[in-house]
Amino acid sequence: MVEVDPAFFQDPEHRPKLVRIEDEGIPLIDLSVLNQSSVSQDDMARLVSEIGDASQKWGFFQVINHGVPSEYRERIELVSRKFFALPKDEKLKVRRDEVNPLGYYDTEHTKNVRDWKEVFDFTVDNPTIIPASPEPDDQEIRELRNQFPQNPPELREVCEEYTQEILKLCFKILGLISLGLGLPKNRLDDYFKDQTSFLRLNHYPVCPSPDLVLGVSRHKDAGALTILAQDDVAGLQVKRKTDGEWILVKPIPDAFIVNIGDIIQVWSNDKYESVDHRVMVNSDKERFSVPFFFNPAHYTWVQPLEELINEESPSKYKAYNWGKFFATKKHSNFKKLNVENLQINHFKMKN
Ligand SMILES: O=C(O)CCC(=O)C(=O)O
Ligand SMILES: [Fe+2]
Repeated sequence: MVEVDPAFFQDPEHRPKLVRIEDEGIPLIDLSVLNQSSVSQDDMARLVSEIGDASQKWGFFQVINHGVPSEYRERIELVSRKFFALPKDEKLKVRRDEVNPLGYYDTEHTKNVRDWKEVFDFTVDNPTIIPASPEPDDQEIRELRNQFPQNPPELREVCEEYTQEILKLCFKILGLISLGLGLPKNRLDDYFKDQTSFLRLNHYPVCPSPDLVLGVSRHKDAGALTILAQDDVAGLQVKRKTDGEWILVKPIPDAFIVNIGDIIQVWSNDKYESVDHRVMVNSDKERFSVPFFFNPAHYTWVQPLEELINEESPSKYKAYNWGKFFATKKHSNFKKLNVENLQINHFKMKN
């Protein structure tokens, strides 16, 4: 058997149990009313409350009849398989490095343990503007540029087309979330004008020690929303809020998994929660997934929305700069560090 590098080993308390718990609990939400030419107020109110309840109870839900044509998804899943099947040398031609955090990468660390996966990242806006450094006083900015591989030749176009479709879905869900918070549907849209959103292709190879390692260690997504396509191999687990148990998210053909990220948790002043999740790997099956991280402009100051703050419900967070937060995260997951990673609870008010 192949020896697994101990850099991948989880501490005993974080190792996955190989007995997997399935739960019907992660809500499945049908978005078909949004595809109709006119929606009744009742139907809209029902949908808004379903999304609101799921965002409160789970921080996760799946959506069907979401309006993203299935061809786009089939094409990206196929091109992702083709890319990761290439020889390592070929993939390394578009390798991420200390300077450019976009491209191919197989050494990501989450919570300072190496993930059993390889990824390919690119941003929606090309270039994407972010701060030049995580230092709070450094005002300099820089441009991130995508590096697409020559092979497979269709990868760029397939990825860009898919992303445009997913963006439409992001704005639909953002609108529903906004309505659920009692705000106008387009209240949050402007934050995404100069977005720092990016798409990731994930490949979790077969692993000889699925009991010791994780594809991605437990973490919360730092952005606003994540929209994930997973293949038919289960692996994503969500930490159930009621008891902290890890629950497997069942693959449903053509459904997208949506989760609330840290930014919506802060905007909603903790009404909605960004929940811990992680990815298990298998000894006999590889797995592919495609998350889209919907992130605002780098200059966004993230803080509870002023409409939601009053004397009874005071702000629970100090404002933080998204670009600096993002730059710090991008910097720290490149290598193993001996300090805790930056988290939103570092901006929590001490009452
Ligand atoms: O592959 C998955 O199912 C989830 C991946 C994930 O949570 C992430 O990349 O942030
Ligand atoms: Fe995640």
